Amino acid sequence: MTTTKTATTATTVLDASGVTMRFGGLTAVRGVDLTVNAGEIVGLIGPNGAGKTTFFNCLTGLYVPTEGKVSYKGTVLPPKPHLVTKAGIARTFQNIRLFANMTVLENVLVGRHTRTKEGLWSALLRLPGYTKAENGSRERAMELLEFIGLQDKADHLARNLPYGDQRKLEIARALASDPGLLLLDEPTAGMNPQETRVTEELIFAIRDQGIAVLVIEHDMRFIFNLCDRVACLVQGEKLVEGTASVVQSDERVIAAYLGTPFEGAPGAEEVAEVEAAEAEAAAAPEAATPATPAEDAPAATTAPTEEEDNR
Ligand SMILES: Nc1ncnc2c1ncn2[C@@H]1O[C@H](COP(=O)(O)OP(=O)(O)OP(=O)(O)O)[C@@H](O)[C@H]1O
Repeated sequence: MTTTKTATTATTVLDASGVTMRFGGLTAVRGVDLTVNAGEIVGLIGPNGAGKTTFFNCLTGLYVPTEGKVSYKGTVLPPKPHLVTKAGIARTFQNIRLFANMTVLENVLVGRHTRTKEGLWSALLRLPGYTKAENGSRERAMELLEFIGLQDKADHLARNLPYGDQRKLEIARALASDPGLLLLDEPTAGMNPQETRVTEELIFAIRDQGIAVLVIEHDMRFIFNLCDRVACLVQGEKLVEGTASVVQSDERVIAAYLGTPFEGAPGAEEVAEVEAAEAEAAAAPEAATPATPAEDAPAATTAPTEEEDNR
């Protein structure tokens, strides 16, 4: 596997513009624009609850965005997951979603159902038509297992695989739909450093096969090493986007991760209002009850200044 980064081209694979997703009164994603070009690995980072997975769900048709549009290779996507997969976008989920009692090979074959005439149920129930179609897909599935290094475990039940292999199998299943864009939601969650390194190599190899990648991850070392471009979401809004060095040195990104408010941060106005109200409430009883001066402190002779009042 090669780990060199290729130059990005101007061919846009994914174009999300003005994507907003509201759940009742909560705006989980607000006006997010993001593109992924052919040959690119793009990272999506942000603190917990920033809206990353919700944004992914808007891209893959699981959610219909309240506003905005999502195009793949110039065509607006229908908000239906199977049609999005058919169009060329595949994804993995934050939590492993394998068919535990099916074999490794069968799991990959299920991933090919959008590329065969037979449907998902036919694949899951192994109906005769699917078995026939399966013969054509088996070769491709074995190729994919070889690609991720699980060819020797093709007949193992998915549930018996070690954790790292289960994660790899999910990626192989996603690749089985022959995508042009792969979305990975926290692919290294729960992995040890060795497994994380293997996943990194695997993603580079996927990119080298001509598949663009958009990846959500909390492991910053992994993301900054892997990605050509990184976008940071904070409270549903895209705060900054750029190369790894631009994003990792951005003080607003650091502050967002540390939970430190900063000027112009999404939601900062609301936070400031709440803090001011809390300060006012805390100051009120003090104003009513005269403070007991420290024994050696001089008695207050002047009214508090405006500055002191505002503290
Ligand atoms: N189906 C839903 N209904 C209501 N609120 C939701 C729904 N899905 C997500 N949210 C809310 O939207 C916000 C963004 O959540 P989301 O899971 O997208 O964040 P995230 O950045 O992926 O977080 P994490 O890194 O913890 O996975 C959160 O406040 C979450 O509670």
